[in-house]
Amino acid sequence: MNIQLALDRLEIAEAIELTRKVESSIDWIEVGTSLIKEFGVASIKEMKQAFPNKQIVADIKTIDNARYEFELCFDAGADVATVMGVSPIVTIDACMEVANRYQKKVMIDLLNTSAEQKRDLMKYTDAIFCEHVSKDQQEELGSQNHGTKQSVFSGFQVAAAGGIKLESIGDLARSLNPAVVIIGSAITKAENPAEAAAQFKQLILQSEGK
Ligand SMILES: O=C([C@H](O)CO)[C@H](O)[C@H](O)COP(=O)(O)O
Repeated sequence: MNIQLALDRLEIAEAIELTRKVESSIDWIEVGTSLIKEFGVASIKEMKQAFPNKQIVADIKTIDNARYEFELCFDAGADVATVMGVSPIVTIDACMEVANRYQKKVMIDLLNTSAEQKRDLMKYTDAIFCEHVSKDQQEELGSQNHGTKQSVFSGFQVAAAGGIKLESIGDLARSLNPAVVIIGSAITKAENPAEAAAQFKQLILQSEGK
């Protein structure tokens, strides 16, 4: 399992400073939707410049105007960009085309995606499918992603996101077994982010028998 550090609701300089503290324990860096909305693609550019050897995920959550948005992300240095699974198929086709042209990757966020649409998404065998419990579901409903529900994408590259805590890792490993585990607040809001990230890393290695 790769750890994707989700950076949200921070200034770019704060995001860089925080990432430096946890750099050795994390694998991928997510420039969160909130950073892209507040600071634009400059946030992607600055993170890639600061961490040229890390995979940078632009969590742009595209739902329309895919060619424009994905080209913006990849031109700014993103290695992966996200599109909502509920988008029209023509939008996701455009994301895949742009990603193939740039030799980058697409992450499809499955938030609120119907079972029928999920079946249609299965043609994107190169994509990463993200099982996501949203911030509003976390804050308003008290939900978290424990990976307990079975994903129809279990044979694909899967990511998991949404309120993931140290206690969630065991269940996640046993159920979804995601290739990428996306962790935001449990690291960024921890009293000691470096220690929190190291604990996640250790637990994940343990769950993989390493
Ligand atoms: O995608 C995210 C969310 O929609 C806010 O933009 C976060 O990256 C994801 O939820 C991970 O953050 P935490 O839930 O704080 O772990």
